[in-house]
Amino acid sequence: MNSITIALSKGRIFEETTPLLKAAGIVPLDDPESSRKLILDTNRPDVRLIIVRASDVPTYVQYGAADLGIAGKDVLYEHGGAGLYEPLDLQIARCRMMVAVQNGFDYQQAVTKGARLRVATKYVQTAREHFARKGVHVDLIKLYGSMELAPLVGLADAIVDLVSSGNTLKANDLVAVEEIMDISSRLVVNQAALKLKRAQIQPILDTFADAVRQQAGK
Ligand SMILES: Nc1ncnc2c1ncn2[C@@H]1O[C@H](COP(=O)(O)OP(=O)(O)OP(=O)(O)O)[C@@H](O)[C@H]1O
Ligand SMILES: O=P(O)(O)OC[C@H]1O[C@H](OP(=O)(O)OP(=O)(O)O)[C@H](O)[C@@H]1O
Repeated sequence: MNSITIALSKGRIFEETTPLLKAAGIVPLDDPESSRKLILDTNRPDVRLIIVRASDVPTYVQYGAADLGIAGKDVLYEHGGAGLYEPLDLQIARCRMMVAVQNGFDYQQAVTKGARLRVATKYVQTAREHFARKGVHVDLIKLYGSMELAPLVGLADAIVDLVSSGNTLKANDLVAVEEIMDISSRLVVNQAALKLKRAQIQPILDTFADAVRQQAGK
């Protein structure tokens, strides 16, 4: 039998995916939070999990190193989606992609007066398209984390980042001024794998879809 490889990231995606995997009869034999292993066997001899950085999930699936993966829409948008089939919104790890500025910064004036706005973000592609749509000229500064710091130390006028409870913005004297998009995690499938291993992949897709529907109905 062909083996199926599923790419996941540690942390919230793994936690929120565990019940979906369980519904599909897949239980990892190790916990990625405590194990240093990057390939986790499961109770099913034909299914294994690989643990990668959240932003690397689409790349593993695109090149067929994993058949399936779970990634945030934020990450998929930056990746571009080449080679990926995206059949299912899992409705997990929900948050919003927002523009935020330091409390007191007049964002509306800054974007209307036509000056260039300095924007720090990990999500360069998303930010570029958002401000292009608005016709606002921006200088984008690529960061890899802790975006909230950038306006506080004069690195940027605004940030583009994920917001869920709003606690991180609040703790750093920032306010959200614009929503760019709603974010949730998606199941992605390698397009060739779906054709070649459909008999094994389709039942997993179907059980995930059922589990999502059940969760939504609760
Ligand atoms: N505060 C949040 N609330 C809900 N979902 C979130 C939140 N922050 C991020 N997410 C979603 O969860 C995904 C994984 O986030 P996580 O923090 O585990 O990885 P990361 O640190 O963003 O990625 P990397 O390790 O590649 O830098 C994100 O891509 C996003 O879709
Ligand atoms: O609105 P809140 O509920 O405060 O969530 C927002 C925070 O969550 C994400 O960071 P995360 O917790 O993933 O930290 P990391 O990206 O630095 O790992 C995001 O980059 C924000 O900093």
